[in-house]
Amino acid sequence: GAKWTYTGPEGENHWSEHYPYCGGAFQSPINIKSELLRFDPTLRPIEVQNYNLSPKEQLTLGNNGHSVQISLPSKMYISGLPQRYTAAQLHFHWGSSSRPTGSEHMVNNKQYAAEMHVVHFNSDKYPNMSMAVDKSDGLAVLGVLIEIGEFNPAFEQFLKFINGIKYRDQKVQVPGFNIRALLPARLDEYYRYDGSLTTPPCYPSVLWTIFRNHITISRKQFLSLATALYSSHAQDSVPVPLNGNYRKPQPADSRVVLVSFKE
Ligand SMILES: NS(=O)(=O)c1c(F)c(F)c(S(=O)(=O)CCO)c(N[C@H]2CCCc3ccccc32)c1F
Ligand SMILES: [Zn+2]
Repeated sequence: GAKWTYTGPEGENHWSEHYPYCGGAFQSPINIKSELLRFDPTLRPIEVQNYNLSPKEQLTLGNNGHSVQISLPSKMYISGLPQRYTAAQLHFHWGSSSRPTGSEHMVNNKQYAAEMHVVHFNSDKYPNMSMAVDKSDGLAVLGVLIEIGEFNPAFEQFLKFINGIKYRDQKVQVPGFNIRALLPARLDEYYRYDGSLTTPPCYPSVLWTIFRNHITISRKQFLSLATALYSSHAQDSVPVPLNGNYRKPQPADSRVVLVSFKE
């Protein structure tokens, strides 16, 4: 689609000029505030299947100009939701070296250093992402909040290749690894709400699951993510750093955020 950015004349306040849904309802991310929460005892633990990938398997690590993404094999899926959601890709949102706060979702006004999204589509109803992406029951995204702290060995499994994808549209193959190790220990404690893609075209098609517990990466790992990449092509005369790639929180309106835990 047309180019869009996070700041400037094509920044998020202008997205709705070309992508009308971005100015619509049910937008993401949101600031998950206590007054929006309602405990729901029917919310089952998230179960991920086939997330433990063999190193014999190759994954495509890419810089798409908006984020760093890993394409995921279709044998990976989420069970425990009313329908099966098959994995498509995972990507990240982060701040910058000077502002290490770049998560999209906030919890009671707290913004984390970064956020990971594992994007899945409803494969019981739709043949692929493209057919699912604009349907109200099309997508399920797992969100993981990321803090700076302990070194994260799982994160290193792809981070060590990041200098091979410094520029837009660069891709490298990386050995498979256990994607489950990128998630927090507890998959039974999470926030759940109906929202949207957080980038254009902003379709209100996402069942969001944001885990209660964050993961950590080291400061060095964060700086590597926040300073290694450019949103511009290698041949462009002016290199544009890729950081601060997070949308600000959107109005919750009358939405309730369900929680799977009591306190
Ligand atoms: N935060 S978010 O809403 O989860 C989210 C992003 F922030 C994000 F940058 C991406 S992107 O990296 O593809 C760059 C811009 O679309 C996606 N892609 C999704 C939706 C678009 C179509 C598509 C097709 C195949 C695989 C994934 C996706 C995205 F879903
Ligand atoms: Zn995302």
